[in-house]
Amino acid sequence: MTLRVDTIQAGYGDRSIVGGISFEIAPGQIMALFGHNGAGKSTTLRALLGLIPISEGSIWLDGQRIDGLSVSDRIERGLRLLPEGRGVFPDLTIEENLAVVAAANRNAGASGITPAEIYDLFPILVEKRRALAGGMSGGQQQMLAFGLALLGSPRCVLLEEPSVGLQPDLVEQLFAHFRQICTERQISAILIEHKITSALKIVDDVLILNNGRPVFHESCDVTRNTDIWKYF
Ligand SMILES: Nc1ncnc2c1ncn2[C@@H]1O[C@H](COP(=O)(O)OP(=O)(O)OP(=O)(O)O)[C@@H](O)[C@H]1O
Repeated sequence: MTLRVDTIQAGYGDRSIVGGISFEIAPGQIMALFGHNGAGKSTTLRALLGLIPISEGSIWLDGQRIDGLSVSDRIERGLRLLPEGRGVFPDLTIEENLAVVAAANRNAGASGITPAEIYDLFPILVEKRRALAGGMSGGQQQMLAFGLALLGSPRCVLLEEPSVGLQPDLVEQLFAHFRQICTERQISAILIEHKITSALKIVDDVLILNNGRPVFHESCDVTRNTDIWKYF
């Protein structure tokens, strides 16, 4: 398994927000993390990345326990976050954005997906490579954000509402690109996404949280025949 999460509990200060969360994600598989506002989805991702500590349970990446590691060590081992909003450096050009993150990955000893491959994946970024990222359209910035999250050797990418501000057809196109690269490179992912129908086209499993607790965890095949809306 790429990522194994065993009955974790996490929160802020003394306040526990999520608990009893367990799942496994195999190489190349994508899991959707759904739930109503405040259900604890972002809190779960923060705990996986180490931005907040877990108070119970354990987190394993590629068979190694990582919940005692710093955020930077988890990133070095291949956890990546594509945060809500645009995860780009707005005052740098596209080229500079890719170069800065690629250099940081090289320092961490990573090899793997290069800026040239990101340009192959999103050709519009080549044409605009000398433009400031902050001046590009929302869709183009999101393509760059996907590219930055994929540079180097990601093992598991955590995506927080990547469709925000994008046209529906662009969302499906970006998701299809992402699905393809995950399969080809055996990269795993967790997708928090309010566009449920678009998300269901690319995920393998679905985990739904309610008040910080898992209430549904099934493969996508089962999910398609289940009334998942009752969980929201
Ligand atoms: N930094 C924080 N400090 C204290 N409480 C927080 C913090 N961030 C979130 N919370 C609380 O944790 C709970 C879960 O929030 P979280 O953002 O994880 O939910 P979510 O499912 O991602 O919701 P949304 O879909 O609205 O983003 C909420 O009650 C929220 O108020």
